[in-house]
Amino acid sequence: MKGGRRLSPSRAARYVMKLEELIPSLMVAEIKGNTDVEIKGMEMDSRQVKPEDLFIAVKGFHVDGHRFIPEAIQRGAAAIVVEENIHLKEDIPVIRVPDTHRAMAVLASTFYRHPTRHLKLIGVTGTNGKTTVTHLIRDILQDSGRMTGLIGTMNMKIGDRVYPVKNTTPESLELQRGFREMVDRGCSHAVIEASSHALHMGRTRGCQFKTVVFTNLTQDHLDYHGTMEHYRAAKGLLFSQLGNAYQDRSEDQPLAVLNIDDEASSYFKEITSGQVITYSIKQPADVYAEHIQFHPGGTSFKLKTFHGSVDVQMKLMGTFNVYNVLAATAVALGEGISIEQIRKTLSRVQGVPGRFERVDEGQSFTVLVDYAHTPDSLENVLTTIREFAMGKVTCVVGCGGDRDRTKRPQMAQIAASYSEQAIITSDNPRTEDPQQIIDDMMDGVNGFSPERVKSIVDRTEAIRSAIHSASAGDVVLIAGKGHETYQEIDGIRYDFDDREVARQAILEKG
Ligand SMILES: CC(=O)N[C@H]1[C@@H](OP(=O)(O)OP(=O)(O)OC[C@H]2O[C@@H](n3ccc(=O)[nH]c3=O)[C@H](O)[C@@H]2O)O[C@H](CO)[C@@H](O)[C@@H]1O[C@H](C)C(=O)N[C@@H](C)C(=O)N[C@H](CCC(=O)O)C(=O)O
Ligand SMILES: Nc1ncnc2c1ncn2[C@@H]1O[C@H](COP(=O)(O)OP(=O)(O)OP(=O)(O)O)[C@@H](O)[C@H]1O
Ligand SMILES: N[C@H](CCC[C@H](N)C(=O)O)C(=O)O
Ligand SMILES: [Mg+2]
Repeated sequence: MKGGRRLSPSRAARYVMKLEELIPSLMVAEIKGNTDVEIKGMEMDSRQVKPEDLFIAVKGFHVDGHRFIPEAIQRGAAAIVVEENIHLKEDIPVIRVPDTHRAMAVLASTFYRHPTRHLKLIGVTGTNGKTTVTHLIRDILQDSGRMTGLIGTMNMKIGDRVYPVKNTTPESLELQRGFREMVDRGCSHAVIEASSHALHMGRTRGCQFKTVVFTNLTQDHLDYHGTMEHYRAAKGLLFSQLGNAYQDRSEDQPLAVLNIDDEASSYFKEITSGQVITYSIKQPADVYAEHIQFHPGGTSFKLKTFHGSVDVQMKLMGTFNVYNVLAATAVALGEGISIEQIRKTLSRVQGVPGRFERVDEGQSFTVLVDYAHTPDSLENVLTTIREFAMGKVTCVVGCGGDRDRTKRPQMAQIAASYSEQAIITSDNPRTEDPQQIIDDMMDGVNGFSPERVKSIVDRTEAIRSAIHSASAGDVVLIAGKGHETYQEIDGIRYDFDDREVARQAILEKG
């Protein structure tokens, strides 16, 4: 979020619509009051309401948005959308619908004049790799002259504008505002990360996807989804809904890009009506990689596609990044981009901040900061490091509070198994006791010696300890926070950047 404009798209060019024009898109239970009023904006947060806005009362995980209707009215809301029966003393139109959260997505798309009908919208889902793949797609599209907006974990980027986001896939209001600004600024394409939470909560309803992509499915977010089947089903919504309302764009065939080395792909293939493009490194596919070789400065491989083959040399490291490249290549080919153009972009890309990012102060050992925060990503990154590490590997890692507890012992176990030294520490404890999270992680490493695994609650101290014990040729991996610039404790985000803390420790060491 650092460096981003503290703005959100939308407000510069205010859109106006009559409430009665919005109603036909909804499943309405009851209408009270005069709907012949102008709506100048929409908000789900009473604190953001401006005069003549429509306030949508959403029941959240913590509070019920219906509680804030008086505040919204006091701030000048012109109308309210609710799912509860309410009685107001003010003479304000009230629309009651069965589910305000879901209705909001449809309202947002209608209010912003269905922007995704005027964009080629690409959605990427999967446990790991979404941010990387969306960036690769955007880079290829931009290099080939297609102006492309981007929305995901890092931020929302529209041309040279960068807006901060709170969620990987923002709420529908923010999404549709973003898409509207993309259309108004001349974007032909938009690429977004579609998180399982967002798909499940309906944040992406109202989006007309042209291409959807699956990276992989491994364990995460079981706190929210409960089981892997439910988690897969949430991701499946991206595929089963593909092509809905796309009939009027017959020149654009909806595409589903699937990693067939992951068994979940056969399920997604079954539930999608889109044209499937497959990618793989283990078997022949529409897009696949052969002769993968790792070098200290990157990876090379032969990229084979239905549009010919090309030799790729790139700076990105690891087999997992070859998968990411294949996914992006399949999307780009679907957009008619030449294989040579794709190769050119791949040869220049540096990678996304906080993903396998080196902290280099000229020291004799390697320090890497990586956003691996799932068992699978941690294993992938450590396996990649093992390919080139000349000395010992130290892994500093923690697990987030208020998130999937079952991944904690697994991540500690992976850290200990693939490194000479694992230092278990804190990563956004949120409302949990940091020591309790560490204890949960330590349950996974009972069989390892204290020399092999130790815990240091304070993340700064953990990083310093790893760096101070590193010698020439060693590798220190600091995992879990990547690009994040905060440590969240009890609802407060304190400044914290693994890269800065590591840099400081390297300089201290001298
Ligand atoms: C569990 C979850 O998804 N929560 C999301 C939810 O928050 P919430 O349900 O707690 O909201 P709440 O505080 O109860 O408020 C309910 C309603 O009252 C309104 N309100 C509240 C206070 C007030 O004074 N006035 C007012 O009107 C709120 O604006 C809201 O409309 O709605 C918020 C507003 O959109 C989201 O930012 C928030 O995401 C939180 C931050 C979150 O951590 N979500 C995670 C689980 C998530 O969605 N992650 C995925 C990515 C995962 C991955 O990358 O793998 C994501 O897409 O980000
Ligand atoms: N294709 C992949 N398969 C497995 N692990 C990957 C893959 N791509 C990246 N990773 C690992 O996962 C980490 C996160 O990558 P990335 O940010 O691209 O994923 P994401 O799906 O966007 O994550 P999030 O769910 O937090 O948004 C990387 O730092 C790397 O360790
Ligand atoms: N999108 C992921 C990011 C996790 C990053 C990690 N640093 C943590 O806080 O657990 C989530 O919200 O679960
Ligand atoms: Mg992401």
